[in-house]
Amino acid sequence: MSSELLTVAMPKGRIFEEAVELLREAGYDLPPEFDDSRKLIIEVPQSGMQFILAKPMDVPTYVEHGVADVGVAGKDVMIEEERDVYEVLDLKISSCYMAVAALPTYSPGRDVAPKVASKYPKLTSDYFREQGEQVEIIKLNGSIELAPIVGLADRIVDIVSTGQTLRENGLVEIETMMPITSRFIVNPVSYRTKAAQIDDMVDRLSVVVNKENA
Ligand SMILES: Nc1ncnc2c1ncn2[C@@H]1O[C@H](COP(=O)(O)OP(=O)(O)OP(=O)(O)O)[C@@H](O)[C@H]1O
Ligand SMILES: O=P(O)(O)OC[C@H]1O[C@H](OP(=O)(O)OP(=O)(O)O)[C@H](O)[C@@H]1O
Repeated sequence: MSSELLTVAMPKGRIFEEAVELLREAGYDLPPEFDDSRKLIIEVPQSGMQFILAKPMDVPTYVEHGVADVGVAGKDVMIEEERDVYEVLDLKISSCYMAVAALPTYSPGRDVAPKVASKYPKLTSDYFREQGEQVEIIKLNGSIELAPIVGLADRIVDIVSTGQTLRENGLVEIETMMPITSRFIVNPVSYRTKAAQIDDMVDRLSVVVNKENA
């Protein structure tokens, strides 16, 4: 990666569009490739930046290793990945929450070794340890709501936004765990070596975030 350009790791998928909109509102002139392209690296030399487009769960890894100076990652990913990066700003986009859900017939304490399915094994394990409950965690990579229906697990830990996925699959939320939004994250070394560029970016994004959430 070129060291003169500020490298920004962006999550592909549902956060991407909102993050691009936020950056444009903050005055970054992002080219049309951001709207319709399969490119994984997009340079924006007039802003002194280049963007790398990664899987959402991988963004903190790129930033921790310094191949990206800054990035955008969901709080869910930050908790799960526990990477050595600074979380400097809540961008307040892609808002959702983490919850425990189950079939309406679920009753607590029925099972000696209750199974919980999730895409977030660490977050799930920490949560149940704090609750003093021993559970077996079954790691899945998606379609988590399927697990209780087919009998793979009694409960799930997953993201809820509109609640449509739970509703349409006949599940009910049994505990709300934590709110989730996307965060602006920074590599600790880059924060020193590219302080001016990063501070400027944080300031510009803060103005937009504060205006939109006033
Ligand atoms: N239903 C939702 N509403 C709002 N934000 C969400 C929702 N689901 C996930 N998110 C946020 O978006 C991020 C994940 O985005 P996305 O669903 O596009 O990717 P993914 O499921 O991790 O990747 P993939 O589906 O390609 O494996 C999460 O880290 C979370 O912060
Ligand atoms: O409350 P809702 O608005 O229905 O959103 C919640 C759903 O969105 C996410 O799934 P995603 O679409 O990312 O699918 P996946 O879990 O299979 O990756 C999440 O894992 C839930 O399943």
